[in-house]
Amino acid sequence: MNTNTKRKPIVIANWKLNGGLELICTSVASFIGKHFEADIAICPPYIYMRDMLTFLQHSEISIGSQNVSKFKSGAYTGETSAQMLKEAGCKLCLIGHSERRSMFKENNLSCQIKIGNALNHGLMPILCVGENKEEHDAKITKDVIFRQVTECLEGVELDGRKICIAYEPIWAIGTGASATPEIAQDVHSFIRQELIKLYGEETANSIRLLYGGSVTKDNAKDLLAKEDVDGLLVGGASLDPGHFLAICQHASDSSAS
Ligand SMILES: O=C[C@H](O)COP(=O)(O)O
Repeated sequence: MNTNTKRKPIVIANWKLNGGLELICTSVASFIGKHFEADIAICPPYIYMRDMLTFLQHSEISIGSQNVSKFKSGAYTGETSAQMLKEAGCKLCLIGHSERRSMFKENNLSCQIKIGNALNHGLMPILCVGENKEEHDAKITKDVIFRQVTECLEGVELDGRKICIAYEPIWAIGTGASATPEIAQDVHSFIRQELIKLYGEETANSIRLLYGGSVTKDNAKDLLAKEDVDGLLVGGASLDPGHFLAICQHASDSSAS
């Protein structure tokens, strides 16, 4: 149970390069008319955003993007800017997901620029951090997280604007081997302490920390019960609307309890 502050739980679905009209229809049908004591967002592929925004306009579900350009405008083929996402109706954007870091050469500096772009256009950045299996086994998780958090946030002024950080151990993504709630809490608590150094207690305590990596309806409740686990970033399990709905319900219940 999250007892220390009034951080509202947040659950974000990251569809990655998955989905289609059938998933859109079943997801929309599952969520229309539902109320949660938690913020819920879906990050579909760009091509589906507008349709989903239209279908979900009378729901409580927000739409987010899986990425945002570090460029503002110009000759950057294939890019989508923060301003465009905002104009389209997006509320938030994932930044620095490990798949983008490993496959698309993103780094802490590009994340830092993207965070600035997102904040300046009224999008809530969800900064993703996490160590790989070798780093986990070598027990240097906190060194890795420290570097990612401090470099990505260097010079980033929040000025009351919202940001979230998602801890996603790479070894837990898509493997079925979720971090234990204890591991998640330990890393989240470390991130919180670093945020206190960067932004002071009041701001740091208002920043929501999400866990991601093989989240399911069966482990969501125990993860959310930890003090510094304020939300979940869900990949595979979000592709089953009934399953994702159950995870959202756990988050809602964790707020009420
Ligand atoms: O963004 C989501 C994460 O990569 C987690 O994916 P997963 O739930 O399939 O492990």
